[in-house]
Amino acid sequence: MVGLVAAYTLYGVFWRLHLSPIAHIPGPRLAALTWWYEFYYDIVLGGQYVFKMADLHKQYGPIIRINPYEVHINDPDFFPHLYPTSTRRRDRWLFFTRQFGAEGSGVGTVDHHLHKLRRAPLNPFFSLQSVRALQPVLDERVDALLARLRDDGLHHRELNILYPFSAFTNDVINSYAFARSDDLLSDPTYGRLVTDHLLVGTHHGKTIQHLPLLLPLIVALPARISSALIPGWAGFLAMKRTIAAQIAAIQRSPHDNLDAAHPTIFHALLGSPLLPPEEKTLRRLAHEGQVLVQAGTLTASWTLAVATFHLLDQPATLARLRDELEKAMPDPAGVVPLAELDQLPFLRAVVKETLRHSLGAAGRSARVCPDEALVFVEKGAAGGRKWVIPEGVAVGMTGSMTVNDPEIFPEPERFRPERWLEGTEEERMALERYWTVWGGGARMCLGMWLARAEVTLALAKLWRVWGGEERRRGDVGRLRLGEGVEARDARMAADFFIPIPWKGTRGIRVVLETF
Ligand code: HEM
Repeated sequence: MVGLVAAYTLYGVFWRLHLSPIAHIPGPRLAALTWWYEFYYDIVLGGQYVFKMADLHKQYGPIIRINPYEVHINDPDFFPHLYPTSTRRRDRWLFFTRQFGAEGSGVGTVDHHLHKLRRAPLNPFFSLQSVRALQPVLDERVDALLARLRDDGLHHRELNILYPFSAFTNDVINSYAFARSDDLLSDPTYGRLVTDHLLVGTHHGKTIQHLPLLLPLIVALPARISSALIPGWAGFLAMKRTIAAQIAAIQRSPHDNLDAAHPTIFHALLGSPLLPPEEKTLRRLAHEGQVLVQAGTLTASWTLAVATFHLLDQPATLARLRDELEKAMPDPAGVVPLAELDQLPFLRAVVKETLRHSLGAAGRSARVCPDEALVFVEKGAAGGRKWVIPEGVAVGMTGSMTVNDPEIFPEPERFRPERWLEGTEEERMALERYWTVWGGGARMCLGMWLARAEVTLALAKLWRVWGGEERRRGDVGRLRLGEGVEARDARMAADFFIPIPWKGTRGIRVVLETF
């Protein structure tokens, strides 16, 4: 028996190092041999493999093998080949999707065709046109946010600004998905626990990814025990239950008699002729709901917090933005259509530069091409070396590496919205092409237009009436960074699917002072 196990193990070692279809791809032998290499960086050190991979690329070149079964490419020009906009088949990889613990959701779906089926009825809700039509809902929530900030400013309160922004984005996505929200903007803590519970969920993603038996085990335990074992788990479970209950309530309501000011996602999914009955089960839709709430809350709020940091840290940049807003919004209380705000050059540049810094997904996103081999041609001194990646192999790229590439974005660590306005038209278009923060192809961010609208509208309305160091006529108050807040509080230091700042951070704290 022992002999058999030893022989099997030896064969496994030999297979991974010499017979595997990606045995020819460079990289550390240990990573090719065992999952524990990645496990060490991502689980033991906490979301650090993405940084280690950047180092490995410096050592081994633009194509590397990062674990026994996966290849990673760091060449921005390969992006459209891996994530084509055409109908070419690209599956996700089970190892990647496991982290969501939501295999019924679009993002958790491996198969290309099933994903297409699941995403099709969602697409119309997130188109540019639909999002612009949603402006009254967004305007109402931004106004509620500003009213709350004004109240808090009366007491010169210091706030971790992520929470007010998360309350805003959570209210919006809930209202869009379920035609109701918890009105976190009215909660004294801005629904702090809701954001914290969502963060707990994403922090467990990597562990679930590496230890797939863990999640079913935890779910099988009585909630009392699992909640005692895992900090924050009780809240995360409660959030999942609430989402499922909301969908169940919609299931019970007649689809043709909606008492909603705008059509909602789950009413439409349940009524969709595109989806067969097995796609409308409560379990599947609850997974979709969980992902929408998580993605819809934590991403855009982090982006808004990062923008706040940089604008307060760079008064000249803030002044230039406020000059533009003052002209475009002569009446601060008036409604300016999103289509107009989107055309303001400096505001656009601030939004793009912020997203380049804030990102939405921190790590790699693998694709499997089951019916075609990928060919990657290496540039540079080695000149034209061709690498063939056989069909069925997982291959990933990482958006954060592209938007931090100094050849494309010089001094990438600097917050410089001006970079989006400089140079020739061709150079500006190149920057756009490499602005890979939304992913690409059929799995590109579903919420891109919603997130852009939320960020654009909130920044415009906030900075039209709140100042930093400089006070203008009509300002309602001033913001300043809290004691000790520094650049690393607004910078990704770990990949837990979403970017997470350094461990010791106390958040992007801001002191509000209402006049
Ligand atoms: C700052 C804002 C955001 C950024 C930068 C961002 C970024 C991304 C990226 C890079 C992906 C692709 C991941 C991959 O290829 O594996 C993605 C997927 C996704 N995002 Fe976003 N996101 C943002 C906001 C939102 C919002 C507000 C929603 C709300 C609905 C959302 C919903 C989704 C969904 C559902 C997917 C999965 C799409 C699919 O697989 O079909 N995102 N996002």
